Amino acid sequence: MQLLTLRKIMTWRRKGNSQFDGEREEGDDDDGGGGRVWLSLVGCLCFALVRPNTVPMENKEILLELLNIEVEIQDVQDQIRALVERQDKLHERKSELSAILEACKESGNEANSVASTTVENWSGPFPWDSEADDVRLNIFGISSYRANQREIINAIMSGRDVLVIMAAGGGKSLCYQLPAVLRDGIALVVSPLLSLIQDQVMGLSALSIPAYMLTSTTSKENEKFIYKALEKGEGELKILYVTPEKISKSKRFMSKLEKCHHAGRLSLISIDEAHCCSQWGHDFRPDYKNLGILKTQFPNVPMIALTATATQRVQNDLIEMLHIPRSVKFVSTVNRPNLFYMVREKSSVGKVVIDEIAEFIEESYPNNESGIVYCFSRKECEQVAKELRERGISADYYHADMDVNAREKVHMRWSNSKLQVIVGTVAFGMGINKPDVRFVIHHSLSKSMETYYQESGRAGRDGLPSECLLYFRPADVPRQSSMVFYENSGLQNLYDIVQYCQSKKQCRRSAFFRHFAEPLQECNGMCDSCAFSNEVKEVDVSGHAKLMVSLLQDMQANDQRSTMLQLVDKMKIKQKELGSELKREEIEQLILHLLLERFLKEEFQHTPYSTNAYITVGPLARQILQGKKSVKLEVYTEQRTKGGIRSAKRCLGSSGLELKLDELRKEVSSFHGGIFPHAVLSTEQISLLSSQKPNSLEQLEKVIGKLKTKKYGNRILELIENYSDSKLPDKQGTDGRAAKRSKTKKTLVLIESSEDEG
Ligand SMILES: Nc1ncnc2c1ncn2[C@@H]1O[C@H](COP(=O)(O)OP(=O)(O)OP(=O)(O)O)[C@@H](O)[C@H]1O
Ligand SMILES: [Mg+2]
Repeated sequence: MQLLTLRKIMTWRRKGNSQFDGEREEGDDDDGGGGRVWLSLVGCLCFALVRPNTVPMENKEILLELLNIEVEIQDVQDQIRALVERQDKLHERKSELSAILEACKESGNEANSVASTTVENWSGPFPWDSEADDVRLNIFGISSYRANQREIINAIMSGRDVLVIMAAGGGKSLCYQLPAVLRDGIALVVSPLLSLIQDQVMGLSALSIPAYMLTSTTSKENEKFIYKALEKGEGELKILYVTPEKISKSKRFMSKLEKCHHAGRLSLISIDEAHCCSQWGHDFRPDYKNLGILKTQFPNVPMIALTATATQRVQNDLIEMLHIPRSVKFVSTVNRPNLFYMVREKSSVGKVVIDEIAEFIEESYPNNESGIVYCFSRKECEQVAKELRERGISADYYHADMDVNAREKVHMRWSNSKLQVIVGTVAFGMGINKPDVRFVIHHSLSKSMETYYQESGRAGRDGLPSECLLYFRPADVPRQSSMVFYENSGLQNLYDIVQYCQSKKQCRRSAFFRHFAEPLQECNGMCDSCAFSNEVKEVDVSGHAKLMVSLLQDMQANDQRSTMLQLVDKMKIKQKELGSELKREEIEQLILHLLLERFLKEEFQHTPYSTNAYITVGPLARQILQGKKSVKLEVYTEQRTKGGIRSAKRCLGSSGLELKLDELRKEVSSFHGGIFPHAVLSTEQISLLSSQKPNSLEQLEKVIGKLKTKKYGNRILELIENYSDSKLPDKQGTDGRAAKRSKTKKTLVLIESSEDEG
C-alpha cells in the first residue's frame, strides 16, 4: 500500500515536472512552494520506509495520509481545470447564441444593420431596379436572385458599406459584380489567390465585361493599360482584381488608385474571402490586415466584405479591421440544402476503402460528373489517385509538394471536366471555383467541423444536388490529433468532428447548425441519419470502460504508455475477465467516447521524426472508477444501407438532352479556349433548357439572357431541334466509360428552391 502510494506520487510528480523534457502541459502550473513541500514529504516517507525503526509509527501514518491528500488534491485540480475549460467554452457559446438571438429579434432573421436598430428595407423599389434586372438576366444570364442577393446589391447601390456572410456557392460574386457593372467607374476587388482571380477575370471576360487583374503575372502591356485607366480614365475597365499584397506593398498602385478616386472614378471596393483578415478565421493572411487603409483613404467609396463563414468574433474583427462600423450586415444561413451528408465506417484494409470509393463513383456518377477526394497526406493522395485509375476512374492528385505548373495543369484539366476526380490534400482549397462538383469524399476525417464544412462545401456550388461522404475510422484520429494538439483549441475542434462522425442517430445537418450557433432547420432527409431509419441500439459498456481506465492507471503507475492501437490489443486480452467481449471496432469506439467525455485524454511525445499520441487517464476518470457514470455505445443492429442521395425520396432521371447540352458546352468552351464549360452554360441552365425546350431565340433569351443567346443561341436551338427521343435514343452510354457503367442509372433529387423569385 505504501509502495503503491509512493509510485503513484512519483508518476504524478514526473508529469508535473515534465517541462524539463518539453512535455509539460499548458496549465500544469507548479504551486510555488508546493514542490518543496512535496520533496520534503517524499524525502521523509522514503526515510521512513528505508529506516522503519527510526520514525515513530504515528508520524509515518501522518506522512502517508499527507501524501494521499496531495494526490487527491492533484486529482481534484485536474477535474477543476477540465470543468473551467468546459465553462469557458460554454460561456463563449452562450454569448454567440445570445448575439444571434438578438440579431434575429432585430431583423426577423433577415438583413440587419450593425449601427442602427431600425431595420432598413433593402428589397426596394429602387430607381435602378429595372436596369439591375436587365443586367442580371441579359449579361449574367441569371434568371432570378437568390436569397439576400437583391438586398445586398441595393445596399451597395445606395452607397452603404456591407458585410456579407453567405454560404459557399451562395452567389456572393454577383453581389459586387452586378453593382460594378451598374455604377460608373472602376470597381476594385481584393481577392487572396491568383487562381481565384484568374477564374473570375476569365468568367467576366466571357460575359464581355471589361475585367482585368493586376498581379505578378500581369503583362507590361496590360499593366500600362490598367494604370492609364486608373489615372486618366482612358480605355474600358470596369472591374480590377488585385491581391492584398498590391495594396500593402505597391506605392505606385496606391497613388494611381488615389488619382482614380480623386477623379470620382472609384465605384466600389470589394474584399472577397474577407475572413482572411482575422486571426480567428480559418485562413488568416497577414496582408489582409492592412486593408483598413482602403476605407481610411477612400471613406466615401462603398465597401463590401464577403465571406462564407464567420463566427461572431470574426465578424467583429472584420468590421473593426476594415473600418466599416456602420456597415449593413447580411447573414445568410450556413445551411446547404442541396448537399447530402453521410459518414461511412472505413475499413482498416486500404484496398477495401478504395474499392468502395470507386464503386460509389461508378454507380452514382457514370457520366464523368466532377468530384474531389480529400486525403490526409501527400503520399496517400498519390496512392489513392493511382488506385482509382487502376479501377477505371479518371483521377489525378494535387498537393503542395508538386511543381506549380504540374499542379496548375491538373487543376485546369479538372476545371475543364477533362479529369473526373481530383485527389487532394487540404492544399486543394480556397481557389476552387468549379460550380458543378457533384461529390466530395473524405478518405480521412478533417481536423475540425469548420474545415469539413469548407471542404465538403465545395460540392454543389451551383445549387444542384450533390453528395458529401466521409470515411471514418477511429485509428485516423491520433494521426490528426498529433498534428493539431498545439493549435489554439486544436484538440477540442478535432473532437467536435469526431463526435459528428461517431454519432449514428443524430442528423448530420443539425451538427452544423449547432456548431455555427444557428437555429435548427429541416434536413428534409438529406443526410444518412435522416434518410435511412437505421436500427441503432445502445449497449451498456460501463464495465469495459472501468476496466480500460484501471488498465491505463496501472500502466501509468508502471511508467508505461499506450497508443490507441496498443490499448485495443490489451483490452482484447483483458476483457475476457468480464465475460462479455467487444469487437475491435467497438473498443476503438469506446476509447473515442471516453476521450470525448474527458474520462481519458491524449498525451503527445515528440521523436526526431514524428509526434506520437498516447492515451492516458483523463481528468474525469475517477467518475468511471467510482461507478458514478454509466457508459453507453451506439451500435447498429443491422448492416447500414449504403445508399446516398439516390436512395432518398423524390428522384428523377436525367435526360439525354441534358447530356447532349453538356457535350455542347464542353465543345464550345474548348473551341473558345480559356473559358470553362460552366461559363458557357451552367448546369442549372442545362436543366431548364432540357425541361422547357425553347424553340426560338426570343424564348431562349428568357432562359439564358441576351448575351449568351447571341453567342451560343443558334447552336443550342439546333441541338434542341435535332434532339428527339425517337430519332436519337438516349446515348447515355456512348462513350467507353459510360458504356461500361451503363448498368446504373443516374438520378437526381429535386430540391426546393431557396430562391427569392424576383
Ligand atoms: N441567382 C442565381 N441564380 C443561379 N445561379 C447563381 C445565382 N447567383 C450565383 N449563381 C451561380 O452560383 C455559383 C456560385 O456563385 P459564386 O461563385 O458567386 O459563389 P460564392 O458565394 O462566391 O461561393 P464561394 O464562397 O465558394 O466563393 C456560380 O456558378 C454562379 O454563377
Ligand atoms: Mg466566392
